[in-house]
Amino acid sequence: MAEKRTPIKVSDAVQKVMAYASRGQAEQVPLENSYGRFLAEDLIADHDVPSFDRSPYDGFAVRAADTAEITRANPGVFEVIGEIGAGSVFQGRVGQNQAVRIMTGAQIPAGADAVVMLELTKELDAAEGKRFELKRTLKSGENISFQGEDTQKGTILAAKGSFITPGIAALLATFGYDEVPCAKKPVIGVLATGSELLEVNEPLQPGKIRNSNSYMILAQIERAGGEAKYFGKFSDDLEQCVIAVKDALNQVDLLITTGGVSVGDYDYLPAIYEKLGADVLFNKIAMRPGSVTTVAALGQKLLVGLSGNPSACFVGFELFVRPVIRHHNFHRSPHVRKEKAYLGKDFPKANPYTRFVRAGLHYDDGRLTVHPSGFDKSSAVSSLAEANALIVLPGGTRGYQDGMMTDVLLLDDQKGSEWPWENIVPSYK
Ligand SMILES: Nc1nc2c(c(=O)[nH]1)N[C@H]1C(S)=C(S)[C@@H](COP(=O)(O)OP(=O)(O)OC[C@H]3O[C@@H](n4cnc5c(N)ncnc54)[C@H](O)[C@@H]3O)O[C@H]1N2
Ligand code: MOO
Ligand SMILES: [Mg+2]
Repeated sequence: MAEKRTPIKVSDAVQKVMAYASRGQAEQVPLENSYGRFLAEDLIADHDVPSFDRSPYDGFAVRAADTAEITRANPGVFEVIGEIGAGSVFQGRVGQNQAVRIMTGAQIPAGADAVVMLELTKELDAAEGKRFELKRTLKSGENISFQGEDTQKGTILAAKGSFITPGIAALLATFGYDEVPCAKKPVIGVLATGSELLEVNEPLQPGKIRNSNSYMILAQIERAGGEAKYFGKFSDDLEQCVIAVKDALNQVDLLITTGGVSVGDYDYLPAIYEKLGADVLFNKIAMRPGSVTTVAALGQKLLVGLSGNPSACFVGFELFVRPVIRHHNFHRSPHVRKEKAYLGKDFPKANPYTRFVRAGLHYDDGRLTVHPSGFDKSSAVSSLAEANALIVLPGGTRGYQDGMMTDVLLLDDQKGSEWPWENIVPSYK
């Protein structure tokens, strides 16, 4: 008789896995390659930005006091004593009724405390030197970008573990990081099992299918921030699989297998764990799909046995592998981000297990709404194309209706959740 397995709660399963998660190391990455990596140190401003008072306009730098008596009828006249563009510094000092012609981004010259835009001045006859007329007053500090107004020295601008966005790349450049301390990506191996699997370039044959899970997982690893290493597909042959898993395990930080974790005659993963002497942390979870997801540990290394069923495989990765990768990359909230959204469709069928429905998250006239993204079986592959979220429907005796608010896990997200598994509430209106 087939082994009877006892399901554990999703939160307990995640906790067991995270007990083995470790932090990685830092490596220097050229700034131009750092997008999408994770910071291995806090990014701290080591100088003010801007680091000097500067002009936000093309205009003239003057002393505001010299404009105090100006009226429309009684314009002021200023003598232009120099000209500077961004990058140049005026060496003299602006005196009474004097001005320096200044371009956007140039440092405010000594003596000046205001800038007037070119358009508000009228150049006078050049015969008696460079002069212009001004018909309005200026306040001290008017049109000056002050030192430190953007950010002040000592400010933490991005925390260790932050995903490097284009904005963070700009800050890294601002503070002189031509090389960026990034988390070294964990190497995550992928190995598929199943005698039914064809290579992607093979024509279909009776009873066979193409191996889609491997390529899905390789992409999920990249999205989560890991370095994917593919070991190929193996037929359901116990001895060969044991050798392949052992060999792969030596080359990676964590090994994912797909297929062969259930109770079938050719589901060899349980036997493989036994032969390797690995500790099985769990082999049944109260969730759907992915109930057969099995995780074992050999020493400190994790072997994650994802289901062969594509949707189950997909969900298992996001719940159990993503946080290990992100934790390794110093992320402070490594789990899938949990938010709330409105259900866009009835889900009348009750299920005793928590369901993770592959879904598309959309703005429906300003309302964040989730729609199941298609065929909702563990074996489904088509519904994964549009799935940028998972609707969390807690197990119970009733179904769910269109318009209810539900918990939803966001997949195309870098912010994450510290621990999304508290307060998963049955949906409510
Ligand atoms: N008697 C029972 N049968 C099953 C149970 C159970 O509890 N008792 N659980 C079911 C559930 S739930 C799932 S999920 C599947 C899990 O199956 P395995 O993880 O053992 O995976 P396989 O048997 O190898 O394959 C299942 C299914 O997936 C297809 N597959 C496998 N690998 C790939 C791949 N790389 N790319 C695409 N598709 C793949 C495979 O052809 C099968 O159709 O077990 C249920 N059975
Ligand atoms: O492990 Mo299965 O995915 O619950 O259908
Ligand atoms: Mg099976």
